[in-house]
Amino acid sequence: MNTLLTNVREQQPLVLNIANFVTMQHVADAINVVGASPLMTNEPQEAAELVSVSSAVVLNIGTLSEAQWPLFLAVGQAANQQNKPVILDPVAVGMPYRAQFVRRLLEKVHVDIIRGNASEIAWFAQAEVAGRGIDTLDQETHQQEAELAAKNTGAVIVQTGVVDVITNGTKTQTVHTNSPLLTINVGAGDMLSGLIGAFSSVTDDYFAAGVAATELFGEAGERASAQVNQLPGHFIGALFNELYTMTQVEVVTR
Ligand SMILES: Nc1ncnc2c1ncn2[C@@H]1O[C@H](COP(=O)(O)OP(=O)(O)OP(=O)(O)O)[C@@H](O)[C@H]1O
Ligand SMILES: Cc1ncsc1CCO
Ligand SMILES: [Mg+2]
Repeated sequence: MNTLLTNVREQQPLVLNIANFVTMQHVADAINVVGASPLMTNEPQEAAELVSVSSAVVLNIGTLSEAQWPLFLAVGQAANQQNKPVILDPVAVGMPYRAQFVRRLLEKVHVDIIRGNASEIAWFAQAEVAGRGIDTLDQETHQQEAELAAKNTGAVIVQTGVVDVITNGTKTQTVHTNSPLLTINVGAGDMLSGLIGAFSSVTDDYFAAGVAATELFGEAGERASAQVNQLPGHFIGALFNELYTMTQVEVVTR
């Protein structure tokens, strides 16, 4: 069966990342074990040449600094010029400095997919969902905010939480997973954003890419949690094993 996951494994697309320095290694590993190929950059001068060999770019603002503004701009604009999908992970975008950074970025760069938790996604809908730092404090599903965020930005929104919501503003799909360890693990969201980069590399349908990556990651998280008796210590290793061995057929038929 030809699925987006088999396409990723066959094509091994290069996913270019501006990563945060907390979870960078986990993001690179997640992209690699699923069958794509990660590359991280921190140099604006090489943006165009790296984008040219990449199939998607992931912009993660987790540990941004003003010094990185030229980097975000160069990578984002090169991707737009070269018709490569741009995925934004707006870590803690509710904080004022990050908010104005992202506002500036969206004026200059078209973003195709935004992946964040409910608190982060609410910011794009001019709404408030309680959050603190990298975390949401509200476990409810906020589908309306996700749909409004999609309409406001023109991007596909992947809002993660107990229920993941994927929407382009008119079409919406939810993914239910039962893996609390995913949210306990710092960087699960960042890893998922990287995987969405891999999946959007092999299709022009960014809604489908968001759904497929989110389903795979949720199912891998559930299986990994069961293997480690719902304890966090060995979770990442189990998660990588699942991402490495699972097939999309297992995901869609579960
Ligand atoms: N309460 C929850 N129960 C189960 N799974 C969850 C819960 N919250 C989030 N998840 C899952 O965890 C993964 C990461 O989503 P989350 O919303 O925690 O991202 P995030 O806040 O950006 O995380 P991080 O900043 O640590 O990368 C997703 O696959 C999501 O489905
Ligand atoms: C903890 C933390 N601080 C900035 S980025 C990050 C990782 C989660 O995105
Ligand atoms: Mg996050």
